[in-house]
Amino acid sequence: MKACVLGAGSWGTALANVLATNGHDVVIWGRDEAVVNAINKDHLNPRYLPGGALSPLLHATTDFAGAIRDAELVLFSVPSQALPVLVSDASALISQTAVIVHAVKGFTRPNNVRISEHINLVMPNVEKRLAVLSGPSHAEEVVRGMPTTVVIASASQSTAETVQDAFMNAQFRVYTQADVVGVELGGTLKNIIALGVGLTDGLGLGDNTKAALMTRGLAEITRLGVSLGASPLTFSGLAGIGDLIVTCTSNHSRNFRTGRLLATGLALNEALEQIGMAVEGVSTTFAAAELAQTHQVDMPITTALKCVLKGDVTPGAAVRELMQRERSHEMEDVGQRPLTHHWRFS
Ligand SMILES: NC(=O)C1=CN([C@@H]2O[C@H](COP(=O)(O)OP(=O)(O)OC[C@H]3O[C@@H](n4cnc5c(N)ncnc54)[C@H](O)[C@@H]3O)[C@@H](O)[C@H]2O)C=CC1
Ligand SMILES: O=C(CO)COP(=O)(O)O
Repeated sequence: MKACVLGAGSWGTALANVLATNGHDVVIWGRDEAVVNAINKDHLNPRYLPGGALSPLLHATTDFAGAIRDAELVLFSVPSQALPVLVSDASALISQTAVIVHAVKGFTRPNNVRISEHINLVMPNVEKRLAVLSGPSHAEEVVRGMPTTVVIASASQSTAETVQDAFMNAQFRVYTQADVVGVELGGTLKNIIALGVGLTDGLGLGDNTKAALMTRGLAEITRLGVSLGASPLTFSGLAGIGDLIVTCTSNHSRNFRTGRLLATGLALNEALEQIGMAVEGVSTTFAAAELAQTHQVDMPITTALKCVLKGDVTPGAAVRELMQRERSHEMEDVGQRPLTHHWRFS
């Protein structure tokens, strides 16, 4: 298969490398000539994936149109803020029969639209050729061939299976799913919680606090997801709890590390500069807080984090406030499903 990967950062490079390892004819497009040259000459991407050896078959270019021409599979893998311009520029160049995949974990701003929703708006009639790739997968481990599982969601089973076949190998196991909304939102919203867990870690709070944030975080991102049309079950899968675990517990996570830096007293812009890569959780926190307000969904952790990111409250004060909220029943509102008699107090 002739494949084109748009975005030569950590995730684009790792995914392009999976495709090249599987024997596909892959070109990765990047805007940075130094990165492109390093991939072609040294089979490395030291700026984004230091030490990760790449397939010598992986070819990189700065020629945007040339990369997309004749590609049977086009993968978007840039930060969400960069996505809209890229989709507009690529839309007229992508073949009418190409499968389109995106691996972006964020919303477009300021309108808070899911990425596949945005692609469908710009490129009408692509829904059946469009798939989302998500799941617990740090690029640093994928490029080293560490066993990893991801999920591909599409409105079309045949598209999902085509993408599954393209990426699947002995180290990279790919599941299919039909819940595009849930898979997209699971991967996007977990970044909020990872920022929060990083903050509490940086404050020196313990494992109990982490578990509390992850569990109650999952409850509130499920609530928002369900209100936006996702299946609650998806949040128990790879794109939900799976990605939440890997992002909240790993030093690879840029979101987790940003939270930790904020806890040391660094300003947000200083923390982001130090990370030097995509930290989607920041804009996602603001997007989710706005969506929660529009859809009347209770998201206390997201709201607290938004206040911390704006500098309105300290991380310590936010934790204290969360702990002293009005008492509630644990299961009352998970996924907005009515409680059955088994779960209700009699
Ligand atoms: N790194 C990872 O392990 C994973 C990342 N993701 C998601 O993948 C998406 C991309 O993130 P990463 O590759 O990790 O980010 P990154 O920070 O490692 O790389 C970003 C890449 O996008 C390029 N870029 C930025 N702005 C651009 C623009 N305006 N036009 C063209 N190119 C531009 C940069 O030059 C760089 O090549 C994000 O939504 C992230 O959440 C998803 C799963 C795993
Ligand atoms: O989504 C990821 C892992 O699945 C990567 O998370 P970070 O963007 O926080 O590094």
